[in-house]
Order: sequence, then C-alpha cells, then structure tokens
Amino acid sequence: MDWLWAGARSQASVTTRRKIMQVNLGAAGVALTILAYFAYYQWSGNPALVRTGWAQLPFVLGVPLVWRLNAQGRDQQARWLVFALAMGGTLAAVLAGIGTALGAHIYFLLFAVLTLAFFPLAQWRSALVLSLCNALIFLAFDQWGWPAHASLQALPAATQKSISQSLVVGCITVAIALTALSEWAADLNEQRLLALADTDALTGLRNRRALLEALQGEVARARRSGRPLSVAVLDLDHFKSVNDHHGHEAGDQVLRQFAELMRRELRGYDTGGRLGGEEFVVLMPDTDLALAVASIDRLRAALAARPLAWIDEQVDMTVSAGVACLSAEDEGDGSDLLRAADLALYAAKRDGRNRVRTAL
Ligand SMILES: Nc1nc2c(ncn2[C@@H]2O[C@H](COP(=O)(O)OP(=O)(O)OP(=O)(O)O)[C@@H](O)[C@H]2O)c(=O)[nH]1
Repeated sequence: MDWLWAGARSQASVTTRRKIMQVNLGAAGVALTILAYFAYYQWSGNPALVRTGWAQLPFVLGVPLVWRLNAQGRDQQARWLVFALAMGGTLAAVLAGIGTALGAHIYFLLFAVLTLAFFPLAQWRSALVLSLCNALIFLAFDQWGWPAHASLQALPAATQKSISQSLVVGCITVAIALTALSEWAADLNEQRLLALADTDALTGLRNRRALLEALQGEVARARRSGRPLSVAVLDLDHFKSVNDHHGHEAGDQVLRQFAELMRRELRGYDTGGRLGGEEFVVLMPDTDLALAVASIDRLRAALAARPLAWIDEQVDMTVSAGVACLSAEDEGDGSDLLRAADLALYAAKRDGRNRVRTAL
C-alpha cells in the first residue's frame, strides 16, 4: 500500500493528503484500464484493436513516475502527469486505430469531470484549464470525428456495437471505481489522522491527551460497575544522566525501549501511555491495589534485570512508580487519582528509587 500513501504522509493539510492519494489512485486507474484493454484487444485479434493496445501501452510506464513525484513532494507535477498520461493514452488509442465511431472519446468527458475532483480548490485555475481542454477535445472529436482503422470498420455492425458499449461501460466503471476508492482512501486517511492524534510520536504509546481521556472513561466505568480501578505513574530514574552521558538520541532510544517493555510486560487489558518526558502512566481497570502493585513491580523488576542497549553500549536503567486505586467509596475523579499516584511516585523517588510505592 506504500504507493497509495506516497507523499501523503508528510503533508500537514488533510485536503492535500486526500488529493495526493486521489492522484496515486488515479495513476493506478490509468494503468489498470490500459492493461485491461490491452489484454482484451490482443485477445480479439483484430489488427485495429491490437494496434490500439500497443499505442496505449507505453503510457503505463509513466505511472510509477507519478507515485515517485508525489513521494518527492512534487504533488502538483504528479497531478499534471497523471492527466497527461490518461489523455495521451486515450488520444493514442483514438488516433492509432479505434477512431471516434465507437465513442472512445467519451473518456475525455470523464477526464473533464475528474480534473475538478483531483485538483485542490487552491489550484482551481489549473483544474478549470485542464477540464476545459478535455471538454473541447471531446467536443471536437464528437463534431468532426476521426476514422477508425479499416479493419475495425470491416467488423460486423453487432461487434462494433458491443465494443462501443464496452467502452461506455468501461468509462462509467472507471468513474465509479475512482470515486469509491478515493472516498475509501479519504476514510483511511482520516482514521490514520485520528490515530496519530492519540499517539505519542516517539514511543507509539498513547499520548497525554488520549491517556487523560481514557482515564475519565475508566473512572466512569469503575463508578458504574463498582469495580476497582488502579492507576500507576512511572518515572525513569536519573534519566537526565542518560542524555548527559550518551546524548539525546540515546535518551530517545531508552524511552522507546521502555515503551516496548511496557507493551510486553503489561496485561492485555491495561492501557499504557506516555504522559511526557520520561513519565509514563498505566491504567488498570478491574484491578485492586495489591494486584496493581504486583503488576507494576513485575515491570520494574524486568527493567532492572536487563540493561537497555544503545549502539554498542549498555544503559542500566531503573524506574520508580506510584500506584493509586479508586475504590467504590472514593469520591474523587480521574485527576485526583492521578495526583495520588504522583504523590506515591515522589515517595518512591525519595525512598531511594527503583521501587513501587502506593498512595496512602
Ligand atoms: N532524550 C529525551 N530526553 C527527554 C525527553 N523529554 C524529557 N527529556 C529529558 O528528561 C530529563 C528529565 O530529567 P529530570 O526531571 O531531572 O529527572 P531524572 O534525571 O530522571 O531524575 P529523577 O526523576 O529524579 O530520577 C531532562 O533532562 C529532559 O531534558 C525526550 O523526549 N527525549
């Protein structure tokens, strides 16, 4: 799927991402249409159709270039190129053998409409120029026509009619497929953006915003069900010295490796996230204080037992944690619970680090 995202990932604007993905899809549509007709024309054995297939084929070669231009951030050129390929391919087909008698030039009408969808609003002039060009080419062919190759004209009227129908059906199918696919791509894009908004870029864990939102949800759930909810705040010990001795990159790597350890060690229904800096949080629904402490202590022990790796060096790391539990009698909300866990964390630091303490 990388070809679809090529260039869209790095864009800040949702609209630009969407347009880039549409162009990438459009390029795939051009390639598939040309290849499908190529196969059909070769199979027919009619010299005019065979010629038409070969005349269109070179335009497929430009499709990877569209994806590449998008990947390089040259999305405007990519947009023009995809239309140049589609228009060039159709023009070659009409002029090389199929002519206008069978209605192949209807594709120019399709391009006239698609242009308006593929160009962002900010480039409406380009879109309009290209759309008008396509509409004019269609009208010119429709008015004056272009003769088909003799061998096509020699085909029985019924065969000519079915080819003509297949071209119209093909045109409609391409339009529907591209519209549906671009909606699907936009949807994927939106889901991806939503996920990104909840994700900490460095560790891939939930970020502060998502954690606080999940915490409020879990508190409400715990209140409804009367089940306990535990929260742990964890802070890597003397993390500053990792940055100071090994550099900021090493610090980042340590944070990523700790996040990986959290994923491995935590239970499936716990939610881990990074609150910021070297501070992490674990939400443990349906978990009383004793069970939560045991769970977090297992994570602490796993980190203490295994140095983290940074290039050829080993970084000994430990973590301190504070755990608090919301029981049915407690009145406080999510922030109170987090504050209690934070106070317990300070106690763990004060008592010598590399330990788990609980809120009173
Ligand atoms: N590499 C890296 N460092 C970070 C990041 N966020 C915060 N830091 C650093 O983390 C360090 C935190 O240092 P302190 O708050 O003094 O805590 P500590 O050294 O872990 O000491 P204790 O918590 O008392 O054990 C600071 O030097 C920050 O610059 C990050 O995303 N990457």
